[in-house]
Amino acid sequence: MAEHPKLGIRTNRICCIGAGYVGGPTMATIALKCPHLQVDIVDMNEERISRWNSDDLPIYEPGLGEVVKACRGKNLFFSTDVKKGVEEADIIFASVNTPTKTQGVGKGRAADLRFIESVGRTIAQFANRSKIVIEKSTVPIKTAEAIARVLSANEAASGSRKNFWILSNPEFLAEGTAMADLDQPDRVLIGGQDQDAIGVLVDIYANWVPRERILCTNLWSSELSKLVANAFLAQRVSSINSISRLCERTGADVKEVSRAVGADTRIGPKFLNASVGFGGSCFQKDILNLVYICQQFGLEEEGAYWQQVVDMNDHQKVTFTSKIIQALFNTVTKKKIAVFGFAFKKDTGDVRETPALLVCDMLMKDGAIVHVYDPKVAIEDALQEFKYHDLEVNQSQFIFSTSAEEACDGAHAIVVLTEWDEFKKYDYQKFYSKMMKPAFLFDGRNMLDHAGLEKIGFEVHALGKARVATEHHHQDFVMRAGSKPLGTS
Ligand SMILES: NC(=O)c1ccc[n+]([C@@H]2O[C@H](COP(=O)([O-])OP(=O)(O)OC[C@H]3O[C@@H](n4cnc5c(N)ncnc54)[C@H](O)[C@@H]3O)[C@@H](O)[C@H]2O)c1
Ligand SMILES: O=c1ccn([C@@H]2O[C@H](COP(=O)(O)OP(=O)(O)O[C@H]3O[C@H](CO)[C@@H](O)[C@H](O)[C@H]3O)[C@@H](O)[C@H]2O)c(=O)[nH]1
Repeated sequence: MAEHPKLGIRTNRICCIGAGYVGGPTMATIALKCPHLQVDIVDMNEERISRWNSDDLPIYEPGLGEVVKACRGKNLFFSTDVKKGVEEADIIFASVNTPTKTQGVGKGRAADLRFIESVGRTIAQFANRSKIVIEKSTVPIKTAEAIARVLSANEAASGSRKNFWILSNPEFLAEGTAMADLDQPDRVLIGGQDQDAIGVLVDIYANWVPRERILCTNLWSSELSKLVANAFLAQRVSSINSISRLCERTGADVKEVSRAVGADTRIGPKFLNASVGFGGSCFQKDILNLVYICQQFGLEEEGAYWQQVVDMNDHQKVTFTSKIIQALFNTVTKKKIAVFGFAFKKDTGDVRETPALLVCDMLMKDGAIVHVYDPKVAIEDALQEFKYHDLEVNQSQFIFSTSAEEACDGAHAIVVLTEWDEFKKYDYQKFYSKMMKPAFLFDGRNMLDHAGLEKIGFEVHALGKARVATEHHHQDFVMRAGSKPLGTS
């Protein structure tokens, strides 16, 4: 292929460093939409790469398997050979993890940039020609400057005269809908300083994304917009969750409030579902990162504003679990609790920062025996997540069931933590008959037919809705005892 007339690089080979939840689906989509390009995905994790090269892909994402199958071995390759990947491609994406720092300055808030820095150093070490380097990872504002410095300092030291154009191209896909999000993105965001380098990336996306949806900005706007988008989304969840608590006290129904509020076109109906709390690898870490950046610039109040979004989320998880313990007569010791769902949302096997972690931990600390059923999560991954958070698990209290029915057998309560569609289709009458009585159901996703469940006999605790049904039961009881219920004359 001819070289780019101005940049002098070849634009038909792409390498992506990092074969994770973003690198895998994103590059598979580019390979599918751009058959004229060769896409190499490299990762230092051998097990991950060998699974990408098998039928048992390392991540579950609807539609991903088909795309990988269609492209793998043709113009999509997975390898651990990072050196070769960097040498052969002139367009390099960095899609490595950027978790929250767990030690040192900024511990618990700042982004740990060691992987992104290592990508910079790897490129500096192996690059044989000029290259475009693209930040796909979510990074703090000004990270491009750090990468540029690592690259230019190494260039200067080696006496060579290669060019590196740094672009920011944050990813907005959500897990569970990644392939659809990549196929039809609301927007693609590209930040950079060099218009020709920006143009190379624009041309790649323009193979399937309408040009008016490809937004080009300066580097810093692009880096910051990613953090801000996640902060705004998470803020909506925390906002509606805070309102759900008020609904429970007042007789309003949070679902009705969401509908009424979201009908305002300025607000919009999406992302207003009250829940046990948001999870996932991104929201919390990106907001904490935003807070840290604000603080670094002396913007204490601004940082405190965004910190509230995370604090509210933690509060929601704790109050939800406290409600369970309270309802179960203030003790769950030795009680079997059926937990439906452990993933942080439906259609993914990802458990990073899942709210299920805190809920199960609190229940187990109170003595409960938790029986989890999740269609896609393996117990090893769940245990790994506990370990990552320094939470000890007594394995006799944390059991994975092979079906929801098995989890319910002899249980005192069902706790719904993930909104998997199959949870709506179960025969709850059958589950009820196998459970201890009273049989409780706590719907942490407000997704089930609560009236129907009450009819079966469950004591249902929905989010953001007072327990009217209990009052009815109570009134029935009072009436049978010969007194008049409240509100009648
Ligand atoms: N998960 C999401 O839904 C999502 C969405 C948008 C953006 N992001 C952002 O994208 C980035 C990647 O997220 P992810 O969920 O794909 O992470 P991930 O942990 O699933 O994948 C990252 C991969 O990078 C590899 N890696 C790290 N350093 C490397 C190096 N020097 N050389 C080779 N391989 C290396 C790791 O082995 C790992 O497999 C993060 O910054 C994240 O915030 C994630
Ligand atoms: O109304 C809602 C919407 C979401 N959630 C929860 O919020 C979390 C995050 O959900 P979602 O945003 O759908 O999934 P992610 O894969 O975490 O995607 C977010 O984080 C990604 C990583 O940065 C971004 O790319 C995406 O745009 C952004 O939506 C999950 O626990 C959801 O259950 C709610 O509780 N209520």
